[in-house]
Amino acid sequence: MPEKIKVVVTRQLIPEAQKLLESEPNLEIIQWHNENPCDRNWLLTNAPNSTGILLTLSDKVDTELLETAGPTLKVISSFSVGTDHIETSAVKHRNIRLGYTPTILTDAVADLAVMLILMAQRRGGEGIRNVLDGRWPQMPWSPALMTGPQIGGSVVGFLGFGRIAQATVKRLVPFGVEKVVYLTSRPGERAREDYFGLLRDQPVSIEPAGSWEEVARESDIVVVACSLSESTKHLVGTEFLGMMKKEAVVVNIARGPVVDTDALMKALDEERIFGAGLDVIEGEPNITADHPILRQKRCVLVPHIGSATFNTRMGMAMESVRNLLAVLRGEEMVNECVL
Ligand SMILES: O=CC(=O)O
Repeated sequence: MPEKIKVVVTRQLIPEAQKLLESEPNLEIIQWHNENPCDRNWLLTNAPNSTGILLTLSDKVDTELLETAGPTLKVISSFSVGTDHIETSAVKHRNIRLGYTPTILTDAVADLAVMLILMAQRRGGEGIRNVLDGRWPQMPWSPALMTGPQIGGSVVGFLGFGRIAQATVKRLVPFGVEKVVYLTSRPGERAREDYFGLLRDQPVSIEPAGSWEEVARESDIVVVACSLSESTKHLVGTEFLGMMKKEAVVVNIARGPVVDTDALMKALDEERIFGAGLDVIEGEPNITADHPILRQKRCVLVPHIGSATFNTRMGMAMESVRNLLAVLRGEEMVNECVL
């Protein structure tokens, strides 16, 4: 590696990853030493003449940033699986390599998908709120109290059928799901071999859907697991929600704007669907306590914590640093995004 290569890092990293980064003697590390997102102006001020930038999904990578960084920029390493914060065409145009962390968080996010399905079906948010608000004494056990649908026997529809969706299927099959349908823009994306081992004991049909309408109409549980693009923005909107079954739930573990929040609130108000479980929402993180979604008792919202397990976040941090260093050293990245 030539002398003192400038890299910009937009977050304080966990100690192990920080140590790995600092172990490279030829780096001039310019870092935002804070757990919270870095200031855009700070990034723009520090980007010029950098060779690498390690950033998170809170940092927009657009033409402005790339032009400000200038022709020295060789690598962007994103601490994320999603790349919708990155203008990939502009990155490709400049021959900048892009690293990301698509595999390491699969299990953690799939776990959270199951949690949100259960919370939405079993009215977890509503139940906790009833207890916290002191309403339990007025609602003693009764046969129909807080009843809801269950996973066993249901049809699960996936919008997107990548690693996380498939890991979610793996978790749901033992609950006794009847059928899985999925919509994917990648024709090669289909249930992988290891599922067949699982399915030998418990046959479940896993088939591509012909259209989003089919996913909406057939599913008891809709799991949003696709990336955000022009074609998926508001895919779950008025029309989609209008076609869903009255006892169905929708869970979003992907990106907020795939679900139209206004349409979702209307569907919940009109009891057109049973409930929702959201890890992500349009406009996050600026969801304040007066946001109308929080008045929806059948909607559970958590603050984008899909990958938030100790091991996963540790792995993502290490991989982001490894991806960054790999390009600087002329080695292969752990995970390079094909642009
Ligand atoms: O949403 C999380 C990620 O993209 O890593």
